[in-house]
Amino acid sequence: MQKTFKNEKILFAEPLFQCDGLAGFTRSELYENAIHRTLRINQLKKEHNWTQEDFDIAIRCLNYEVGFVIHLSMFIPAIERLATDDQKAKWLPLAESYRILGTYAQTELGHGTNLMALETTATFDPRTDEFVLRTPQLSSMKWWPGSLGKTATHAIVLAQLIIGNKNYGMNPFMVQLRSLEDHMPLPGIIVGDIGAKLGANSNDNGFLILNDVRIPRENMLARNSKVTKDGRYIQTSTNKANYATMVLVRLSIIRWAEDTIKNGSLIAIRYSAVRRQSSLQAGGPEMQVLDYQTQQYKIFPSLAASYALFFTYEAMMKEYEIAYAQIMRGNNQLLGQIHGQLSGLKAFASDLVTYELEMCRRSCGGHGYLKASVVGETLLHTLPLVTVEGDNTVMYLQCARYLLKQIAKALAGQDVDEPTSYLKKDILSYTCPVQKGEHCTNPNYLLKIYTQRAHSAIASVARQLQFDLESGKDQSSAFNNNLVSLVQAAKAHCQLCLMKNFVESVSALERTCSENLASVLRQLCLYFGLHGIVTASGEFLESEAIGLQQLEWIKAEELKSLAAIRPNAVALVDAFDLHDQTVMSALGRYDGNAYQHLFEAAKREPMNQTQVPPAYYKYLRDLIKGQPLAKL
Ligand SMILES: CCCCCCCCCCCCCCCCC/C=C/C(=O)SCCNC(=O)CCNC(=O)[C@H](O)C(C)(C)COP(=O)(O)OP(=O)(O)OC[C@H]1O[C@@H](n2cnc3c(N)ncnc32)[C@H](O)[C@@H]1OP(=O)(O)O
Ligand SMILES: Cc1cc2nc3c(=O)[nH]c(=O)nc-3n(C[C@H](O)[C@H](O)[C@H](O)COP(=O)(O)OP(=O)(O)OC[C@H]3O[C@@H](n4cnc5c(N)ncnc54)[C@H](O)[C@@H]3O)c2cc1C
Repeated sequence: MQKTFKNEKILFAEPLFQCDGLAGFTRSELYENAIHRTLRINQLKKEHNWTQEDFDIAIRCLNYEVGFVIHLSMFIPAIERLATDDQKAKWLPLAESYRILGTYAQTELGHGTNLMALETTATFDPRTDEFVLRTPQLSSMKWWPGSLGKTATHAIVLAQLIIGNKNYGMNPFMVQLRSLEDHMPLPGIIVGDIGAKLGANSNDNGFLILNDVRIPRENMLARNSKVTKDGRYIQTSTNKANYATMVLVRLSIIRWAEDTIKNGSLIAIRYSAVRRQSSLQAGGPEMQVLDYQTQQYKIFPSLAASYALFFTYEAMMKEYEIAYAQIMRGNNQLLGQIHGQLSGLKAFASDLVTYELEMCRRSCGGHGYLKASVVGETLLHTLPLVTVEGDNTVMYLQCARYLLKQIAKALAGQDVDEPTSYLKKDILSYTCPVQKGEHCTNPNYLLKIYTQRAHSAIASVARQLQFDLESGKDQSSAFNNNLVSLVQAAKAHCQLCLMKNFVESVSALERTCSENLASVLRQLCLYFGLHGIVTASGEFLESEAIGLQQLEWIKAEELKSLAAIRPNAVALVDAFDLHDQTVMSALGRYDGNAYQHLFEAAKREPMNQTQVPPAYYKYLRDLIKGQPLAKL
């Protein structure tokens, strides 16, 4: 799955990267440890001539529990995408050498989704050839940007550009926040950490108030638009190009989701293989809980999702690279496609893994509630993915907006983008491919069912919107009247994308891998397809892609698939080739000694470092001895 990290031994030989000790760290300790880790990985990269990919894999091996994530994943990419060549020449070397530490400051206390309503302003002052940056009111302050709280010396601030009395919309500005001498905030800058979060507490997400902070005109990142000395606004590319960084991070989030669900399914399956509990025959030996059909039903979806997301990330990375290369040459033709695809898939991937991670956690029984199992921690660390880089509902709606445009083109006989080419088909020409039970064992037949369901969902909401408009509703009321169906259509398209990538990737692999491996992957792909239909059976029935007879066959085949996957389940998670230090879980160690590792973790619990707790002397002793308690 993930390229085996040939430098794993080097990385995990150092205590700094051994994860057992993180439990019990304070926020400040987590924060410092994360910074220390990234800088040490940088040193290892130099010492061992690692590539940038090695550096990236090292961070993934540590489950992104490192510092400077926004600096690396947003600040630097934003300079690469939004700055002119001269600005890149100035800022990139400083950022890449950590001489400046950056954040991407877009979200405000009052607005995160609605970028048009961001309140931070950058007003051009022609007298001094500067921009004056201001967060005019409480709700305007930047709120959430990673590393902003205590680390960033610079921020790419997204602000409304004001020239004279005209607003030219959101534009990016490089703003120095802190002195490079003593790290103190510069005049006009009020900055700090927004406080503890449910997870990811090594990250200092921060707030930023800008009180008439002046920056030179050349600090506006001007690849897509600029302001001349005499105050003229010149747009050299679509404003949407200023959104490019978010598109890249949405792609990275699909991989983040893949990484976390691999961890979760590995822990749940390895633990379920060693956990014996109850028996089916009275007096018989206790069973591996992995042999219970219900346990398989709970955790095999996360196994299938791990592979589905791996194949989808690989496919989308190729799609993104083609689009990005064109966009950087000034050709925005694929911008709408890549935005629509990645908005929807980021939402679908993060929704899928947060749901399946909780199922993995529940499948571990009581021990799933221990931090030492790590599944719960992984879930807490993954939860933000349904919000960051665009709240999932909003992202689905962006995807749906793209799909509506595509189906309108299809119905007008115009060309459509490759990912929506199925919309060119006549919706009435579909015939159910599953005419007998065995057809349900063919992923290609299932793919046709997914295609019809997605096409039907998109066509149905497009018709309903048209009907609402023709019956006199205005555009926004018609839209708001159909938001749920629009989200449903986007999800149907995304689930089709995952299934299509899975089927196509397995058929490509079949040409080169052993038949044994091919049959295991085919089985998993089939299961992924069957399970997806069963869990959304209402929508598939509604689309008439299947009837009740087909659903009955599919449900039966899904349960058969569980038994077929069982013999290979442990091997399929071992194939992730994840180091114990990456998985970190006492329940998911390669050696299977879950109870021993749980007990070792308990012994490391700080409370166990003394036999008698301090509370004994304060409260318990007198209580136990029947002494009257002093006034508390
Ligand atoms: C190599 C070394 C690396 C080292 C490893 C480092 C660590 C490992 C990597 C980890 C990777 C993951 C990191 C994750 C960290 C995340 C931290 C969080 C960051 C953030 O959250 S940043 C802030 C994110 N905020 C948002 O996403 C805001 C969401 N809102 C919007 O995007 C917009 O408001 C909107 C899309 C909802 C609405 O846009 P708008 O107001 O403009 O109105 P429209 O809907 O009408 O859109 C107008 C047209 O613009 C197009 N559009 C919109 N967005 C985009 C886009 N992003 N790209 C392209 N085009 C876009 C619409 O389609 C419309 O076009 P049309 O043609 O007019 O239809
Ligand atoms: C851990 C973390 C790290 C972050 N890091 C950064 C960062 O580095 N830089 C940065 O700039 N930001 C960052 N953010 C902020 C993040 O980008 C925003 O939280 C996100 O874009 C969602 O916006 P919001 O918080 O305003 O939610 P809102 O948009 O207020 O969402 C609230 C509810 O309203 C709904 N809603 C909103 N608009 C619509 C609509 N048009 N149609 C239907 N429903 C709607 C949403 O679906 C949601 O249910 C971070 C957030 C988190 C949690």
